[in-house]
Parts: sequence; C-alpha cells; structure tokens
Amino acid sequence: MADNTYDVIVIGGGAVGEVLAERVVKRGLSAAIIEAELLGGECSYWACMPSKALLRSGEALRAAKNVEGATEAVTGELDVAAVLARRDSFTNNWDDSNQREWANGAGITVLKGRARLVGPKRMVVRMNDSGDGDGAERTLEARHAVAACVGSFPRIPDIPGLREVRPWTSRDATSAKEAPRRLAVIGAGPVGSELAQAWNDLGSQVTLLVAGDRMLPTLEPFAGEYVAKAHVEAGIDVRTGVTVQSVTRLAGTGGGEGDEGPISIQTDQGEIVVDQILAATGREPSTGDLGLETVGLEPGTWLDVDDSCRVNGVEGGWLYSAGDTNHRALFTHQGKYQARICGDAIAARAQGEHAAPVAWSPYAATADHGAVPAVVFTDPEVAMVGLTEQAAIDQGITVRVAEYEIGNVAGASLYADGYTGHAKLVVDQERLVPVGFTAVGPGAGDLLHAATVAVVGEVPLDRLWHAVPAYPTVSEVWLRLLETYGM
Ligand SMILES: Cc1cc2nc3c(=O)[nH]c(=O)nc-3n(C[C@H](O)[C@H](O)[C@H](O)COP(=O)(O)OP(=O)(O)OC[C@H]3O[C@@H](n4cnc5c(N)ncnc54)[C@H](O)[C@@H]3O)c2cc1C
Ligand SMILES: NC(=O)c1ccc[n+]([C@@H]2O[C@H](COP(=O)([O-])OP(=O)(O)OC[C@H]3O[C@@H](n4cnc5c(N)ncnc54)[C@H](O)[C@@H]3O)[C@@H](O)[C@H]2O)c1
Repeated sequence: MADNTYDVIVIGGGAVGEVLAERVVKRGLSAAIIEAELLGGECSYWACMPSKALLRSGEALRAAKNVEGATEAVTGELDVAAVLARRDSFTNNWDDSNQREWANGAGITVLKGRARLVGPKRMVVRMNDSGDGDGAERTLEARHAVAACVGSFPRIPDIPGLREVRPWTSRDATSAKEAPRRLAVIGAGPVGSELAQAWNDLGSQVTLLVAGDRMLPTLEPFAGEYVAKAHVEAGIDVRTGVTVQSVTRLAGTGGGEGDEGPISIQTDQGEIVVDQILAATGREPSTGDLGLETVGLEPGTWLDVDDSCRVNGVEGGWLYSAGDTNHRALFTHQGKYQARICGDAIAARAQGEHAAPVAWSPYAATADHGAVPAVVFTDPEVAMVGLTEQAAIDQGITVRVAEYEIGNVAGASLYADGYTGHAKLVVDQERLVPVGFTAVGPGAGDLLHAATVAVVGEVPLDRLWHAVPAYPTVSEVWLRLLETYGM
C-alpha cells in the first residue's frame, strides 16, 4: 500500500519547493513534493531560463559589435531558429524527467497531481491522468509541516476585450515558436522590459505600452531611463503615460480556420494595430483552489509569513510558505533562500528546537527586508540590491548618495567601445554603511554580488575603502563611487 504520511509535504515543485524538500531530507526528515505540472516550475520552463536564453544571443551579438576588431568579424544577423532551438534545449523541451531523476536521487518522493488542503496537515491530491498518475484521489498527511510553494500566475488586467483576444502571458512569450510580426507589450516591469527586447531582437516590431512616466518604475529612476533609451535605439516604440482603453479583434482575410485578423488596441494616445499582445502586468497568487478556507485562511490571497516563512494565523503553526506565494520577493534566488531558511526551521522544530526567527540567524530570511538583489536582463542590464534612495528616505533613513558614469572607468572603456552606464550608492549617513546600490550598463549584473555582500554585511565605508577593485575591471566603479562620496 502506498505511503500516505510524510514528515513534510511540499505543495508545488517549483525551484523553491524543490530546495525546501531537499533541505529537510538532508536533515533527516522524509518529504514528498506534490506537483501539478512540471517539476522545476515556472523558472525552468516559462520564466527565468527560457527568457534569458531568448535574450542572450542578441546581447552577445551586440557585445561583439561594440568592440572594434570584433565588430568587423560580425557579418551576419541573429539566427532566429537557432536562438529558439537553444531556448528549447534550456527547457529540455518542456520535459521534467531530469528533474524527477534528481528528486529520486535526493530521496524526495514526487507525486504528480493537484493538492488541496482539507484540514490541519491534511490534503487530498487529485493525481494527474497521464504520466505516472492515474486520475485517482489520495489523502496525504504530514507529521510535522506542510509547505505551500505554489507560486504565482500572470495577472491579466480588466481591460475590455483583452481576455477575448487571448493575449500572450509570460508563458506564451517564453515558449513561442515564432515571432509575431507586430507585438504590443502592456507593462514595463521586468517581464515587459525583458521580453520586449527579446522579441524585438527576434524580429517582431514591438510597441511597449508604459502606464506611468517611466519603465521599471520601482527601481532608481535612471534605470528605466537608460533601458528606455536603449530600447528606442533598438527600434522599439516605447510609449509612456499611455492608458489602454479597450482591445478588439479585427476581421481576418477569410482564409479559413485559424485565420484570425489583427488586434486593434484603443489607447488615450490613439489606435495601435498588432498581431499579438503580451500582458506583462504582474502576478497573482496561485492559492485560489488550495483549500485555504479549511485552515482558516482566505483563498486567492498571498500567504502572510513570519521570517522563518511560517504562515501567520494558522493554529498549531504547521503551515509554511516560501517563494512567490508569500509575496516577499518574487525572484527565484530569493525564494530558494527562503526555502533554505524555512527548511532548516522546520527540521529544527521537528527535532524539538524552538528555532526562533532572530534576525540574521539560520532561521530568519532577514535579507528579504532590505537586501534583495535583482538583475533585469535587458541590454543594458540593471542590477540592484537593497533600497533605492527614495525607499531609504521613506523608511526614515538619513541618506547621502554617490553617483558615477561607469563609462569613465578604465575597465569599462576596455569592455565595450563607448560603454554607457551609471551607478549609484545609497549610504545610511548615521551608520555610515551602504544600504542600496544600483548599476545600469552592459554586464552590470556581475557587479552585483560585491554590492550584496557590502549591504548584507553592513560593511562600514571606512572598511569598504580597503576593498581594492582590481585594475582594469569595471568593478573600479566602486572606488570611484567612494571617491565621489568624499573618501
Ligand atoms: C518571464 C519571467 C522571467 C523571470 N525571470 C527571472 C529571473 O531571471 N530571475 C529570477 O530570480 N526570477 C525571475 N522570475 C521570477 C521567478 O520565475 C519566480 O520568482 C519563481 O519561479 C518562483 O518560484 P516558486 O517555486 O515560488 O513558484 P513556481 O515556479 O510558480 O512553482 C510553483 C509550482 O507549484 C505548482 N502548483 C501550484 N498549485 C499547485 C497545487 N495545488 N498542487 C500541486 N502543485 C501546484 C505549479 O504547477 C508550479 O510548478 C521571472 C518570472 C517571469 C514570469
Ligand atoms: N530578471 C528578473 O529577475 C525577473 C524577470 C522577470 C520577472 N521577474 C519577477 O516576476 C514578477 C512579475 O514581473 P512583472 O513585470 O510581470 O510584474 P511587475 O508587477 O513588476 O510589473 C508589471 C507592470 O505592469 C504595469 N501595469 C499593470 N497594469 C497595467 C495596465 N493595465 N496598463 C499598463 N501597464 C500596466 C504595472 O504598472 C507594472 O509596472 C516580478 O515581481 C519580478 O520581480 C523577475
């Protein structure tokens, strides 16, 4: 008879759920992952990996074109079919057998099906009809903890007519087999900014519709300005301050089934006619059908957790949530960090320890609060960690900032002819430690970890002064920022 009881049951086998299960198994507990679709989740198949694969070839081509001597060797255009084939190899053609092998080797039981809580530590799993599932229902029980790592799904705004034209979401835009001739992207957060660039590189005529006055509105203002300028130079039609009012499908040519006409988008700045729309307008929690009401929580909400990722307001404290579902920081690396912390807290508590989520202890995801690193993989890249200047001011911190044009650093001028980029350091003037860093420029993502170490370590500026960047690297921007600050 199948085993229906595990120490820990993880609902959702995305990157985050996988790490959490691995962590508790390494600490001697038994664990099962319940996954409704592909083990590996959004990041592996419809988000980080395919989107970065779609972006990388165009970026590499531009990088070569920006170095005299190499540019002369670039004689062709991007090979779109080869880019798409490379993308397909990164998603393993949307086949998760490698991941399942990994889980097997790691001692994790994987059940393919959809789980629904039916009470404390209990759930019913409707097994998938295909693959290893049989469509039957199984009731499972956890001895110690359940971790809801069910992720999020794309939000489609309530614009009249939008749903009816079946817009692309990030899933379609990362898995499409060909470039639409004309593509409108609604929303200029990370998804819209990156995928507008990818499909422009792959041959679509892209119009990016930005609701506010700039792209990437939650980042330092210069970040969105640099990316918008590069997008426009690359041929993207970037429209700011635009409101999409309605969407309608125009008549096709009458060529039979599948012959859909183009799409008309009505905006307050006039009509735009395209062949496809990408709704890149944020995420919603995948908790609508998770049985949350059976444990006293409201379905369809983000799960509110403490720093050990234990869900607040659940009697007995057996429910945890890491990754997108808790809405603390919607990034794979940050979700996996939460999973390591959460897994350790679950294992310690199962062994009778209190495992209090004291700041910066193994049981608290403290970095979520003011030290989240992120890279937007546009060209130029945007890399940031910690607080923007405005966010620091809003938190009552007395700030002073230092800014520098990265192109003036010797290493940057060697990296690319005419390197254009900008960096900003946000300093807490009372404690004299960095609380935020943002850089925009080619390859800026690889400047980031030094900044993350400085922010997490709360490294005092007078000690940072002794961290000498090697010459001639782009990292010399650190020295220039400290000099600009007045050291
Ligand atoms: C286009 C795009 C690009 C991105 N690029 C990056 C990037 O470059 N870097 C980065 O750090 N982040 C990136 N992100 C964000 C990143 O993808 C997410 O933060 C990450 O995937 C969240 O992982 P997760 O495990 O929490 O959720 P998910 O990956 O969504 O996994 C949740 C899993 O739960 C399963 N599930 C849901 N409900 C149930 C249920 N009831 N029963 C069983 N299984 C269930 C789902 O099938 C899914 O597999 C990107 C996002 C998008 C959309
Ligand atoms: N490189 C990365 O790390 C990476 C890449 C992609 C996504 N992500 C993560 O995935 C999550 C989702 O990204 P996202 O870009 O979809 O969400 P987002 O919430 O960051 O951005 C969505 C944007 O759409 C705009 N918007 C919403 N409704 C609109 C409308 N009707 N018209 C015009 N604009 C509208 C919003 O103002 C917002 O700026 C983010 O939290 C992000 O951190 C990370």
